[in-house]
Amino acid sequence: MRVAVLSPDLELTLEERDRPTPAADEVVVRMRSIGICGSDVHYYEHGRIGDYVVDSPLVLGHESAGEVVAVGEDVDDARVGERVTLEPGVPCRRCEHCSRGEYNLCPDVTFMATPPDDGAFAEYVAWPADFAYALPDGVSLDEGALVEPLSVGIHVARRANVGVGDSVLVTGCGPIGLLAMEAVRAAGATEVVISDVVPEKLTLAEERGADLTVDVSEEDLVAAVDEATDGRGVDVVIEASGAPPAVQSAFDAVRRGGSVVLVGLAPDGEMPFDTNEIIDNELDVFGSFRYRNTYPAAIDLLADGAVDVAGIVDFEAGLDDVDAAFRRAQEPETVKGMIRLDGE
Ligand SMILES: NC(=O)C1=CN([C@@H]2O[C@H](COP(=O)(O)OP(=O)(O)OC[C@H]3O[C@@H](n4cnc5c(N)ncnc54)[C@H](O)[C@@H]3O)[C@@H](O)[C@H]2O)C=CC1
Ligand SMILES: CC(=O)[C@H](N)C(=O)O
Repeated sequence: MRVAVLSPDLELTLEERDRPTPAADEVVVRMRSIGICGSDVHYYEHGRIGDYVVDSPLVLGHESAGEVVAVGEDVDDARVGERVTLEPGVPCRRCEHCSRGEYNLCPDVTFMATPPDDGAFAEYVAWPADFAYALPDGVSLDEGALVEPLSVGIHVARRANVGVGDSVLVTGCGPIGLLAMEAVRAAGATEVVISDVVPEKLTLAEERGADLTVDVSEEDLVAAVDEATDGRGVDVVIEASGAPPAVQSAFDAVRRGGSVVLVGLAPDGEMPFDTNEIIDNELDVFGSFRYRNTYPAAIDLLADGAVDVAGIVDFEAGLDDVDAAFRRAQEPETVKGMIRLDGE
């Protein structure tokens, strides 16, 4: 089978590898749709994210969906032919965090496309059957792949306890910001402000229902939020850009007693902000790391038509064109590229 492999010298090429066979508790999935995530692009460009270094060949991709073509001996044969999305982080199932149900914090997680764990840009992937979720008929394989970033958004909305009638500011119109917007709408938020520095992305956010968009390269975000909320501030801010200036504005734009969720990762891990502001205004500040127990909810929301994920995809490419697709994904206007293995 063909697999797209990133080498330590950052060449992304197709290789022939043996097709996987399933372990007893696994399914083998013929991949159909695989999204290109910002973290894939980061590895492609820099060969590392923090302490995770591409020091041996790595298969990228962790937003994936396809069809089950084989099952291990402990898995029901009836699953062959099922359309599935793969949850990319499989925890150890034994540690304190796994026992508490907060399995996204498991220190021994195997996470696709995070060195040294291979990901999904391959024709076939073997994966634990309970981390392969069936997709209902009305949910496409592209949507199935995008359950992953939607899950990040759902976890953010849950962390901040977003509720009916809340006003929310999202900083950053990348896939995470846009899908966090979907998740908070589904949770009942009635007013969503979103910011970015790329006009095309703000236009997309407006088309997708943002009540107010703010180009922070031209406008003062806090002043815009003040004006929109009569000086009160928003109930919740979701920082989804990873840009240090956006973090301070998150604390300035939230109302007294409101919540700030940090999901964007700072390039160097440093985010300066005024801690007195958190104390004086009694803010709740949450970190949000990946997700847990979100796949069933995300699939239900998609099946109900309650969220739109497919609309963030701006181009598709075949596996043969994966390198060109990654180069296109680097352009600032690109939100999401999708690798499709249909008919190949
Ligand atoms: N905590 C977690 O579990 C996860 C965190 N992330 C992180 O979340 C962030 C967002 O991810 P993606 O949407 O994939 O990234 P992205 O790079 O596609 O989107 C970030 C957006 O922020 C915009 N931006 C830049 N400066 C800004 C500013 N000052 N104010 C507002 N927007 C600004 C960019 O133009 C871009 O549209 C990244 O830092 C990523 O590493 C991503 C996935 C999971
Ligand atoms: C940080 C990322 O972008 C990635 N999705 C991950 O969860 O590691």
